[in-house]
This record gives sequence, C-alpha cells and structure tokens, in this order.
Amino acid sequence: MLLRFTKMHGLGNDFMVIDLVTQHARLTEEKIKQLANRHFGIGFDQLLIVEPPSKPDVDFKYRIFNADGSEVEQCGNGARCFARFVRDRKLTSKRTINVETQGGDITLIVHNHNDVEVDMGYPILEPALIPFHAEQQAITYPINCHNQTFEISAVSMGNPHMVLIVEDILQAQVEKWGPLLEKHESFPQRANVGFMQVINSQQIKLRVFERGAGETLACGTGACAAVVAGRLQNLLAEQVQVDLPGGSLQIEWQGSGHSVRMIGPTTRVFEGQVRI
Ligand SMILES: N[C@H](CCC[C@H](N)C(=O)O)C(=O)O
Repeated sequence: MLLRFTKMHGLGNDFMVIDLVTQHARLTEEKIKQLANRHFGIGFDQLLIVEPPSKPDVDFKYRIFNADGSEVEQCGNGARCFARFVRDRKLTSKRTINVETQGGDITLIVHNHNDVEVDMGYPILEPALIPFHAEQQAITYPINCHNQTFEISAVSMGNPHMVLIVEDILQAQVEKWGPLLEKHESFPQRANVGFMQVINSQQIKLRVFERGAGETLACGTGACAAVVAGRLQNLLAEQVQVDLPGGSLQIEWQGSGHSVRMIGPTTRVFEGQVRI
C-alpha cells in the first residue's frame, strides 16, 4: 500500500510524520528502522504518528519512534511539528491542541505559522520514575563510566535524560562518551545524554546524544531537562535561551510545581508517499 507522509524538522531534528487518522497501516520495528535509514529509506531521527485519541479531553494520540525502531514516551521538537502537521492536514482547526503521549498529556499552542509553544508538563525527578538507579533526587550524582567519573543530573520529561555540565561545548567528546553514557547501567531504559555549557543565567549551549538516534542537531526534551538541571543547581534563571547546533529554543521553568514551556520553530520540508 502507498502511505502519505510529511518530512519535517524542528531546528534540524528531523521527522517523518504520518497521519493514521485518515490512513491505516501497521508499522513493525523492522519497517521503521528501514524507513529511518538515510540511504535506503526516507531518513529521520524520529517517526511521529498521529492517531485518534484513546480517551476524552485530548484531540489526538501522539506516538514517537526513534530511528532504531524503539517507541518512546516524548519528543519536544516533534510536538511542535505535530501541531503544524495536524493543522496543515486540516485534521483540526484548533490553535490549542491537547495530545496524549506515553510520557503524559501535553498542550500545543500554535501562535503563528512558524512558532509553536508546548506545555511539556512537569519535570520528573523521582529516580524510580525516570527511571534511574539512585535513592534520592539526582541533582547532581556521580556515575562511573569506563573509569571516568561524571557528575550528572537525572531528569525525565516523560523520557529519561542525563545532563552534564561542560566548560566548552565544542571540546565536549560527545561522540566518545554519548554512546557509552546512553547505555549506562544506572538508566535501565537507557538515557538521552545532554552536554550543557552555561554561558550565563539566561543562556546555555547544548549538545544532545539522543537515546536511539545518536547526536541530533536539536533535542526539545533535552533542552527542557538541561534547564531544569541548571535551575536546580541555581545556575539558570526562569527563562533560558538554549542554543543547540541546529538553532535556539526558548525554555521557561518557574520551578517545582510548574510545568516546563518551550517555544520554537517548525519546518515542513516535503510531502511524499512511500510503498510499505
Ligand atoms: N531520543 C528521545 C526521543 C526524541 C526526543 C527529541 N528528539 C526531542 O525533541 O525531545 C528518547 O529516546 O527519549
């Protein structure tokens, strides 16, 4: 069968977006990995799937699969593209869209044709819920990896993140430590690994080695997790500009008891059809 899709990105974190509201298909893990392949398939960091809601009070179900085929709980850059997609495809005319994800319900607010704001929900710091092997909240917490000790912060935005502070983002050995830390045994469901350089209390630079996708040009949940980790170490203000290799996101977190809000752009690259 032929499946329609849209190729999109959020600051270079790129997605294949499929509407399974008006189309029907069952995609296996193997098929997803094939579609993700940048030489033999469409190529993407994540596959985003739009499904009808499975409960009241939400407009859609939002499912996310990494390039390695693993289904995951949350994708921040993808959430912005999701909002643009469902409006462009006339699946809704709403500007405030509630979606359910495995990582919890989030609210998407379409301000204009480009920028979308996302209420990403509350950060999760309880180790058992991240999940992370520690007795208490891990801000910061020493972990050993191949005889090197890292002071990390463990934060979930519905998906697990570890955040570590570096002096110079350009000197950070992301390609060496990213794959090792992603699979560190203290994160039983693996982790997204954020390397954060604090420029000042309102600006950071961030690189993220993503679980199941490798280093991406941007990571929305990673930006949220980094701001939470920085604020809890009294390094950051409530509103932070997060400079990623693909561009900048505005993140706001007023502190515990508040959800994390993200604003950033969305880009539609092309429409396509693929035989599956
Ligand atoms: N790799 C992530 C999912 C995608 C997150 C990222 N692309 C974002 O914008 O939040 C994970 O395995 O939890």
